[in-house]
Amino acid sequence: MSNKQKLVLVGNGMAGVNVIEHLLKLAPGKYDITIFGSEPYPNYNRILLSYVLAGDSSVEDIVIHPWDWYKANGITLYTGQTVTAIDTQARTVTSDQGVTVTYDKLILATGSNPFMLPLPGADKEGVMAYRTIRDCEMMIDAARNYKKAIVIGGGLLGLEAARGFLNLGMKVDVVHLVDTLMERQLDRTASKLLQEALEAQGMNFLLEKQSAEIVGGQRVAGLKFKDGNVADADLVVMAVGIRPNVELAKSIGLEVNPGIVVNDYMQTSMPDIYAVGECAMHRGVVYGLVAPLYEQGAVLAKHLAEAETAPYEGSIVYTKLKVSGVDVFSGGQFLESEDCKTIRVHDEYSGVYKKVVIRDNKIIGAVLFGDTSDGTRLMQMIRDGSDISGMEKAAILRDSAGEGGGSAVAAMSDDTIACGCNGVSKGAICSAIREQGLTSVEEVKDCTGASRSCGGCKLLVGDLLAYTLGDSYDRTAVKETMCGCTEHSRDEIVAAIRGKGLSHVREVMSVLGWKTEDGCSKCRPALNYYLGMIYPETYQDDRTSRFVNERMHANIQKDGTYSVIPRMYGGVTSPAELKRIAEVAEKFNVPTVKLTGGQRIDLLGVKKEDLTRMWEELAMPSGYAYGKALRTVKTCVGADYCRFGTADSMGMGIRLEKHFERLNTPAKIKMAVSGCPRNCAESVIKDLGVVAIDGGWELYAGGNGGVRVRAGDLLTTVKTEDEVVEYAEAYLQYYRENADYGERTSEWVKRVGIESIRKVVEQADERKALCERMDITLSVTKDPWKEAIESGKIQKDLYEVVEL
Ligand SMILES: Cc1cc2nc3c(=O)[nH]c(=O)nc-3n(C[C@H](O)[C@H](O)[C@H](O)COP(=O)(O)OP(=O)(O)OC[C@H]3O[C@@H](n4cnc5c(N)ncnc54)[C@H](O)[C@@H]3O)c2cc1C
Ligand SMILES: NC(=O)c1ccc[n+]([C@@H]2O[C@H](COP(=O)([O-])OP(=O)(O)OC[C@H]3O[C@@H](n4cnc5c(N)ncnc54)[C@H](O)[C@@H]3O)[C@@H](O)[C@H]2O)c1
Ligand code: SF4
Ligand code: FES
Repeated sequence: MSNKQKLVLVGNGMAGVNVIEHLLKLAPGKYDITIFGSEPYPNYNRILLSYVLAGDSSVEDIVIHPWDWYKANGITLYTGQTVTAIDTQARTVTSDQGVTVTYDKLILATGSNPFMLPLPGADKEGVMAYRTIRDCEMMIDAARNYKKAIVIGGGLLGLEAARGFLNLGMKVDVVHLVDTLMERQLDRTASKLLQEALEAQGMNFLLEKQSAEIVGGQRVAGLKFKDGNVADADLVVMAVGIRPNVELAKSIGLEVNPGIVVNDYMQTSMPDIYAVGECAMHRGVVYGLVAPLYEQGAVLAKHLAEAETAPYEGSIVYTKLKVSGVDVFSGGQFLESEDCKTIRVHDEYSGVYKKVVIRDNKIIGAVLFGDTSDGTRLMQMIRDGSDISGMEKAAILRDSAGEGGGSAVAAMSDDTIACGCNGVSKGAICSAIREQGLTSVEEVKDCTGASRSCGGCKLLVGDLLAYTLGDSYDRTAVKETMCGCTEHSRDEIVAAIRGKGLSHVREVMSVLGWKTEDGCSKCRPALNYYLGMIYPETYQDDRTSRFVNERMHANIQKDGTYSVIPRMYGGVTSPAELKRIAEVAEKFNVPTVKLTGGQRIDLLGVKKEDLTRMWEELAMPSGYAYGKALRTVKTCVGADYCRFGTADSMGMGIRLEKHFERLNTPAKIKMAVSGCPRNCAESVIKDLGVVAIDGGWELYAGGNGGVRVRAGDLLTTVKTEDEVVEYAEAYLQYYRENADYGERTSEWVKRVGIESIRKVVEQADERKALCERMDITLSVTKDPWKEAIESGKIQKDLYEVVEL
């Protein structure tokens, strides 16, 4: 007979089996291990159910430990068996199928039960929770026969379920109690941005709705609300939170409140009985995410192995929503209170919102929307309690348009946690890559566990591979798709549009087998741009695929009003124009008139219904201050007035702005022209900067003056003003044809290298061909303000206020 101690684990889920995995490494052979699991599967990754539902993974793909793993490690496994009794005197557990096993140590890892609203009719067919493989399979099955689902609960789980239903071709309403989604993770601004992005993907939200009754016959037919309205549904999924599964613990008198109360070593109120995972309550907190559960597991495994261990002292958690095309991050204490300060950045053009909450010079929480690349670093700062006094705002929140992954990972300290779910640090990943000769994300996952759970850190692991291996890492081996709606990369899509002659957004989606019916906020605007770029003369712009500012041709402001910036070529105006602007500002009670950094006049606080009349009275063209297009050409006074000027910078700037106005580009374009190398117009931090030198002009490409400053690279030197226009055309057209939608020139030039761009634009034939294509594009542009003034339909559809 074996003299090993007997360890019994109740619950074959993520937290419990993680303890066993650690234990097998720390003290192989110390215990005879028996595991009971109610579900009829080996240990699987519950997190990835969202990807199974969305059609991105199969059930086989999400198994963490297959059947052979138990066998190979001498573990006795009882699946499909629920432990229903524990005899603490005899030290035995007994399952619902009559299997009794003795234990020396017992771990309860029974997880949670989904909370089911006790509504009349909740027992009807088609009303369910979303927690297990079985639930997931039932949902996939239902989608084959039914068309309309309702998800109750606009939290993480509900939104991931709703995304899954859209992928399965169902219509979906998300019913939510309050008026902001994910209110436990997001502030109001982020929540509203999320709602907008998900609506663009096709989700319908019924907010501030209290469910009252499930209606129908044997099967659900709809959901009735307390206000009396009914929404139709063939399927209702409740995703309104979870409750620790503590029935078994209660039955033996363990302290429960509401989870099984544990100390810093996961010991319960009874000797030799431990609890870990979602069923446990530590220092008053019950966690519902894997990262803290794994931290608990690591401590418990060491304790059981009798290895030295620090106590588990609680976790600071963060979450990411796993819905493709929407990047959302929330960590720590994300809501501000009176004793806190906040830094906020809200770039409406690129749909990026970032907020950092600070108390006593320490970051205590963050919310990121649209660009979550700062998440890992901010979480580390929260965990470390880093003192940020004296730090520039730009060093705390980095610009998404700034340096790519390389420098960001270089700046991370070795102990920064790169994979939050599995607690794997940058240092551990880099050492494993070097020491074990790892060359792919998959190998890093197998060796270190990083990226094994939610997969949110895969890109970062890729960056760490590139950083450690340098040029020998083949990033292209991992194909980057345009977004989760498609298997195809940007280049494949553009090639297919050209090759197959696809001519509108829906056709691209249908021919290329889009996974979603309506696409998402990432792919729709991108497809609209690519189609317009490829077929400038024939493509009908799909207004619905544009972001709100571009649809409205004005910038929407924080308070829902708009800002109006008329074009002022080269930043040059006249007394008559100034008078007209002043009169219009007075007439429409414009509360704020402001000079912009691009040498323009901004009329702020304009009401939607006044926009078209204001444009008409201004009688100036749209300044495109809202679009992915040429914004401004800034100029210095130049040779006409300046003692140092060697060329007519104002004239050159006006000519460039008139030439390229209304040009659609992958991202906004700013230009500047300086009359001598003193560079008063700040030309080198523009997308295209022109600087007069003795006998000619220098052209700089890829500059950026945003949060992450980048000096442009010298593209070429030319002699005449005509050549400036010619080279600018070639460079911009090459950028239009080759950059990803949304990619600023600063990122693109850095990615492809100035030499490769220079090689193309300096080659006469190529330059000529690019200029010809650019000229065709420029010949068909229209002023959107003028169009709106002349079209009653546009005015009615876009600018009329409908009284409800
Ligand atoms: C769809 C979905 C997506 C998620 N996405 C994320 C995410 O992106 N990031 C994240 O951090 N977290 C996510 N979570 C939460 C995460 O999956 C859980 O926090 C984690 O699985 C909890 O692990 P656990 O072991 O405590 O519980 P579980 O994984 O639920 O395991 C408990 C197991 O014990 C079994 N059991 C219970 N009682 C008994 C008994 N008496 N006898 C035998 N067996 C029993 C249960 O059947 C279950 O299999 C997600 C959850 C879901 C449902
Ligand atoms: N990406 C992720 O990290 C991820 C994904 C899925 C699930 N999870 C985890 O799984 C668990 C379950 O997720 P969840 O979203 O169900 O829990 P949750 O508690 O985070 O969210 C439930 C949501 O339902 C809403 N709600 C409550 N009662 C309602 C009602 N009567 N009508 C409408 N709305 C109602 C709440 O306002 C809340 O926003 C959580 O622990 C969650 O963290 C995490
Ligand atoms: S850049 Fe040269 S020309 Fe232009 S204002 Fe400055 S000093 Fe004068
Ligand atoms: S952060 Fe979730 S797997 Fe790495």
